[in-house]
Amino acid sequence: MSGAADATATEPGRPTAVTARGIAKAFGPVKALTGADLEVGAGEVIGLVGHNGAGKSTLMNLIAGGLVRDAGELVIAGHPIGPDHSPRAAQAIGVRCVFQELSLCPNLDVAENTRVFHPALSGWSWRRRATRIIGESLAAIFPGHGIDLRAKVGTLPIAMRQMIEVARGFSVADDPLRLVILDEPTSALDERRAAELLRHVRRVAALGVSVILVTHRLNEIFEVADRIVVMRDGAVVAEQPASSLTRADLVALMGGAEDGPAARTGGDGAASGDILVSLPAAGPGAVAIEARAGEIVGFAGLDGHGQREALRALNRPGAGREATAFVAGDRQADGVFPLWSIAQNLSLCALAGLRRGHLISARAEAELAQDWRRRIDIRAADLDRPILTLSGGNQQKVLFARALAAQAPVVLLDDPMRGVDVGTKQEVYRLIRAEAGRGRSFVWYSTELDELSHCDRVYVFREGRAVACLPAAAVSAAAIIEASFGGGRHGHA
Ligand SMILES: Nc1ncnc2c1ncn2[C@@H]1O[C@H](COP(=O)(O)OP(=O)(O)OP(=O)(O)O)[C@@H](O)[C@H]1O
Repeated sequence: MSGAADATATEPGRPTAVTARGIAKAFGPVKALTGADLEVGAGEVIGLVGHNGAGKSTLMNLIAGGLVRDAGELVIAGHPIGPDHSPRAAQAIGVRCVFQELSLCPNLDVAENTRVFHPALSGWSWRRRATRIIGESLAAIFPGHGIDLRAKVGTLPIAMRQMIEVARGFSVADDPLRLVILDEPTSALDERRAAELLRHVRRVAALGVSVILVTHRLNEIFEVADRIVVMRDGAVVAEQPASSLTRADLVALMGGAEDGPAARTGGDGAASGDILVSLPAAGPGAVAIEARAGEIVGFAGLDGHGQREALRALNRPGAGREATAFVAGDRQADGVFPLWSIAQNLSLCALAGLRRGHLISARAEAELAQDWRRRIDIRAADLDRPILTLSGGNQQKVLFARALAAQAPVVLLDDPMRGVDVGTKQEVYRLIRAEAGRGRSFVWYSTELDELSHCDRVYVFREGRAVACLPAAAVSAAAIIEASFGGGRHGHA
């Protein structure tokens, strides 16, 4: 796939970026890693895949110094790694990590977040240097990013925060840059920004920097990886050159199977239920939004063009006729109650149905949680443990279950598949179709074009408003891109 990377990866005498042998790690009763092996050459791009809870983030955390292994050998860039490994030590030998759960400090601005990351940025001119370093990195990866570097990070939308996190990971002050670990780096980015990042990965690989890309977006793996490594239940179960695998091979290696093209529930004017959702046109050139009982409608377009605001305008939590349930894509900010257990997080919106007299029945709550654990395969040792003990994708499944377990007739989905593995996605698509078949309406914002094929109708957003309504048969990448850019009149490229 990339001659430059292949050449550097095998260069004699040059240490591998990572050699890991027999790595084991347990969290109490949960064996997250049971003897994982991994080798990453210099300048090599590895695509790391596996089901939710397979152990990918744990292995990456061990390399990045966030965790200490229980057993096994680890060598990074020629340095044997002992029990005193730490994030700072990892950074000093050239390891950077961009995690799925964003790590920026929300009450600091972009330059201050850069300084926290690079201790070398000290002294009277640190702010100027930090602004330059992060500004250059952002511009190199995401041209025309539009991010105000003086903004407090917490005030920025999730896509911009993800872009800053990525740019910070690739930025260089004094420490070397040898290995960048990207854990679901595009999950909040639209297709254009995701493609820019993948191009950057190939550019740095050609310069000898190694990259491990962890993602459930398999097309990205095929686009960028030299070699694909598959994890299952805490171990590496396969590794092959990307060019020797098909998508179906990969899904099978991960232990799953994908459906063919989505069987649509409607899209032929079939839905004749009541209108459950409506939003008037937001000005000239805009279209009104509506969804009937039984319909799945999609929101599309470049990220940050008003889709989330429209979802918020439709959100009416409560128990009334028009009540809505909401699945947040930004689970840290909007979704997960970190101090609560998995079962409590899941049952939150279904409490009315769990009441026995004046009290919530703990048994009914536990049964509800067990039922959903089975239905969407939430991988947890014990549902009474804190939600943060789950892997990222499994936390997202809990948010899904929370919304579907609620009785609300309208379910709003804000790019909800972040970090969910391919097998579970199929299960969730089936559940959405089944629930729509029972008369619920879904309004689904997605940054993944493939997902929009599950919708009866797709509204494309541009500059804060829905500007086009595509019936199911007209939904295609080309039609969405055309509407997103106003027929090519807007030069966003
Ligand atoms: N801090 C923790 N405490 C307890 N269990 C944990 C902790 N971190 C991870 N685990 C468990 O370790 C296992 C592996 O999790 P890990 O996050 O490595 O999976 P993953 O492959 O990255 O999954 P995903 O694709 O969902 O991100 C899971 O069963 C998870 O619940």
